[in-house]
Amino acid sequence: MSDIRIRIDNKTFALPNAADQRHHAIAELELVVHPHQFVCLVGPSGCGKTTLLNMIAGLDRHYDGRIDMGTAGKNPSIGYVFQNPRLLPWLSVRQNIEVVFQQAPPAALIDSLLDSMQLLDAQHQYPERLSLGMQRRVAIIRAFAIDPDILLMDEPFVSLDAPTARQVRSLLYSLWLKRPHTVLFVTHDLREAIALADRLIFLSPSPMRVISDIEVPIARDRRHDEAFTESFRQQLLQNHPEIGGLL
Ligand SMILES: Nc1ncnc2c1ncn2[C@@H]1O[C@H](COP(=O)(O)OP(=O)(O)OP(=O)(O)O)[C@@H](O)[C@H]1O
Repeated sequence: MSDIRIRIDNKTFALPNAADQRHHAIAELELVVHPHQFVCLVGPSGCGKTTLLNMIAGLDRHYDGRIDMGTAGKNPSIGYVFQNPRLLPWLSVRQNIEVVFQQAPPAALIDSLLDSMQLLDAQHQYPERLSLGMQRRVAIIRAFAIDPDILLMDEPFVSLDAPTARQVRSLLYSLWLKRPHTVLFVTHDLREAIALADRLIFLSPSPMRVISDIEVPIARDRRHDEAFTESFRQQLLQNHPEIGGLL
C-alpha cells in the first residue's frame, strides 16, 4: 500500500429548486495521505467533509478529479464509520460484526476486538439494549474487523456526552495503536482532533479546499494528557489565525 492521492478539481450538486444552478461543494482540493497515518479533517458545518468521504469510499463518482487509493489498481477495502452506528437491530453485537465477512468469521480476531473495545460481556446483547457509546464501539469494531486499506470515520462520537466521548476516543486510539490503519477522521472538535491525529487538515467553507495542513507533534503516550493537548491547541490558534474562524 502506498500513499493515497486525492485531487478534486470540481464537485457540484444540483440545487433542488433551480435545475440550471449548482452548489459548488469542492474546488481544487489536494491531499496526500501516507500509509498508517491518522488524519483529522476539521472544517465548518456543511463545508463538504461527508461529501469528500463518500467520494473516497466510491459512493459518489460524480466529480472532476482523481482519487488514487495507493493499491496499485486493486480495489481498495474501505471501513466506514458513519455518524449513525447503523447496527442491524435483529442481530446481536457479535453477529453485527460477523455480518461483514463473506466467509467464516475469524472468531479469535472478533474476540480480541471485542475485548479491546470492552464489549466482550455485551457480545450477545441486541442493539436496542446498548447505550449510544456502546453502539459506536460496535461500529468501530466492524470497520476494523475487515482490516481495511483505509478507515473513514465521519464524526463517530457526535452527540455523545463528554465523558463517554472521551472513553470511546481513548479506546479507539488504543485500538489504532495496536492495529495501525490509515484513517481519515472528520470532526468539528479541535480538542478531539488533537488527541487523535498525526496530522490536522483544516478545510474552508464551500467550495471546500485545504486551508492548513498541520502535524501534531505530541507523543502518542501523551495524547490522554489534557494539559499537553490543551497547550498545543492554544499554540495552534495563536500561530494559525486562519483556522480560528472555522471552528
Ligand atoms: N446529495 C446532495 N444533493 C445536493 N446537495 C448536497 C448533497 N449532499 C450534500 N449536499 C450539499 O453539499 C454541501 C456539503 O455537505 P456535506 O454533508 O458534505 O458537509 P459536511 O461538511 O459533512 O457537513 P456537517 O459537518 O454538517 O456534517 C452542503 O451544502 C450540502 O447541503
